[in-house]
Amino acid sequence: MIDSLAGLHERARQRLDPVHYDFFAGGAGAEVALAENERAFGRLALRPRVLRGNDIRDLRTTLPGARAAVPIFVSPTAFHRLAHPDGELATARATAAAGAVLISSMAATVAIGEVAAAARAVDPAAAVWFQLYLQRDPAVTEHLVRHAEAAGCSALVITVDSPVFGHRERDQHNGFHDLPAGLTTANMQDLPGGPREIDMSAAFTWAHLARLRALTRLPLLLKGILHPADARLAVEAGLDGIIVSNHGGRQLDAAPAGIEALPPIVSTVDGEIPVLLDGGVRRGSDAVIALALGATAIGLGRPVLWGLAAAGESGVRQVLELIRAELDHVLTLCGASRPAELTPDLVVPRGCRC
Ligand SMILES: Cc1cc2nc3c(=O)[nH]c(=O)nc-3n(C[C@H](O)[C@H](O)[C@H](O)COP(=O)(O)O)c2cc1C
Ligand SMILES: CC(C)CC(=O)C(=O)O
Repeated sequence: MIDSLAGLHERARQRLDPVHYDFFAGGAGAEVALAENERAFGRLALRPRVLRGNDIRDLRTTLPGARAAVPIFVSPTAFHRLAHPDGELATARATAAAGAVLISSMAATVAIGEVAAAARAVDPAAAVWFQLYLQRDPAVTEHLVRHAEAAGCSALVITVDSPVFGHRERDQHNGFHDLPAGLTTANMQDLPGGPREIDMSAAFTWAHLARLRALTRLPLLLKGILHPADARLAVEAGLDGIIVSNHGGRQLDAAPAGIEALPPIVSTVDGEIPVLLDGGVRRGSDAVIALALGATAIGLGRPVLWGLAAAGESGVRQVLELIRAELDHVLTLCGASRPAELTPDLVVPRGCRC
């Protein structure tokens, strides 16, 4: 029996320590950006086409370093062992089984080598990407890159929306600063000079990214792009993709919803590199709206954490299957047989005369 996403979320809320629930659920400041990610989808409608002969459908999607069965990726989120003892291993197995792309966070509680091996044990072709924040000490950044390469990751995702950490008022109120005893940020343990803290910095520029580009042959994607001018700079810097995201409303609370930022970015990038999107995707219709507005794939952050906390690997499988099945259903209702057939004319503002 597959639960609804709302059912899994409720079960997760009941199972989690309330402080940890708040860490997963919360956003920055007044949580406007967090709420807007979901609300913005509600302001859009799908205007379907009919009689398109789309009884056979194909959701396969090509991404940098990945041939995915579905246009879905698991967004990088920290600390999966706070949600379930199997942590990132469960997430990796479920994501590989779904044929989706896993972006494993540098703030994972299982090291990237073990995460990637767990995914490959389910499907030898499973795509695992490694997410990192550039570290002030370039030796640490380089080590993280080498660990990801050695693990067999097929792309790197550099998160660029966090020159400083967002103000998470729930965490401040709850006094949540550190992982409980027994859990570590596993990728940060085996580093030059010993274990390190994740170190965010506002000092980075496009020049640092060029240095990273020279350091590895892996495809590089930037995560946390909201301005079309930055999307253009990413294309010019030779990036292999961008992820439009406001970090699930956890960084700049005044940021637009990802789905609102997407159209001008898609038009600036003009098909030169894939544009991915995350933030507030909770239903197949949200995914179809994003794909129609030009996203190549959509990411799920909290829904995966709710599945994991509710029922471990099986819960994550349920979340990914729910979204896949709904995506296929809505695609059919819109008259499309492939994500690439979804076009922007299918999306209209709610309340308009269309
Ligand atoms: C608990 C939590 C931890 C996160 N950790 C990271 C992280 O380590 N790196 C990162 O780039 N983004 C991180 N994010 C942001 C997600 O990758 C993603 O952008 C966001 O969750 C998408 O929105 P959604 O939760 O509405 O699906 C985190 C989000 C949450 C909720
Ligand atoms: C603990 C952080 C590195 C991850 C996080 O909470 C975030 O990026 O939102």
